[in-house]
Amino acid sequence: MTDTLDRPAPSESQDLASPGLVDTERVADLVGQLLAAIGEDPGREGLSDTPARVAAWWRSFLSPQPSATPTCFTEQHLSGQLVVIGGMSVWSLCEHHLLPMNLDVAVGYVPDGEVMGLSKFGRIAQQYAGRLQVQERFTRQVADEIAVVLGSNGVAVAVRGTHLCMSARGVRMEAARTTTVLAGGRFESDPVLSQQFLTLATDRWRAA
Ligand SMILES: Nc1nc2c(ncn2[C@@H]2O[C@H](COP(=O)(O)OP(=O)(O)OP(=O)(O)O)[C@@H](O)[C@H]2O)c(=O)[nH]1
Ligand SMILES: [Zn+2]
Repeated sequence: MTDTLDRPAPSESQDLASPGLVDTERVADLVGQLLAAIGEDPGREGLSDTPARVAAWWRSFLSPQPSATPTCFTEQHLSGQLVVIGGMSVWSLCEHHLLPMNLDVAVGYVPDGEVMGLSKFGRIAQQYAGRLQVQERFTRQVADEIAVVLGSNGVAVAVRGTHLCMSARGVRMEAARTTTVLAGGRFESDPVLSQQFLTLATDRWRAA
């Protein structure tokens, strides 16, 4: 799927799955209730600490990642060089089934006077993975954020998703993978650049 980046700056009001505060005590209590509702004894050995563990996991999963402030460096004379950062694997949670999805993210851009710190692409991906998601929204949010930081919509994002809701339950298609691609600016108008990005971004997916 290819989409274009003709969009305004990201708006948290459009972000339905923005992380909120986690009431860990309440979550633990509800997990205890869930265990009882599925016929388990929440007090038995092996389960007694489970509600607290699960609540701690929710808190950690939904906690904002440490400083996603993107560091950029001035770098002149790059001669239209394509930069592709791939293999950024993050875990998110499908908002329909509350099951994990693995999102393998690749980002491409052509620096114009400034380069962004490489790790910051991964931090932005982690930031948007740490919430209830759908893959298409995640793809757009990552692209939007990077475009805002770079001050340019010349950004391409490709995501390959493995959804447990599709492989471990439901249709049970273990090999199913979902690929989303969002390309803007130069990537939209230059088919050669776009193809170069896709070749590099999907390299490891073909090898897998
Ligand atoms: N577009 C999109 N769909 C998703 C994503 N994650 C899960 N889904 C889909 O969300 C849909 C929810 O469909 P429902 O019919 O309401 O739920 P369901 O009965 O559990 O559906 P099945 O998964 O087909 O058993 C399913 O088709 C999922 O595959 C995602 O990231 N993007
Ligand atoms: Zn799902």
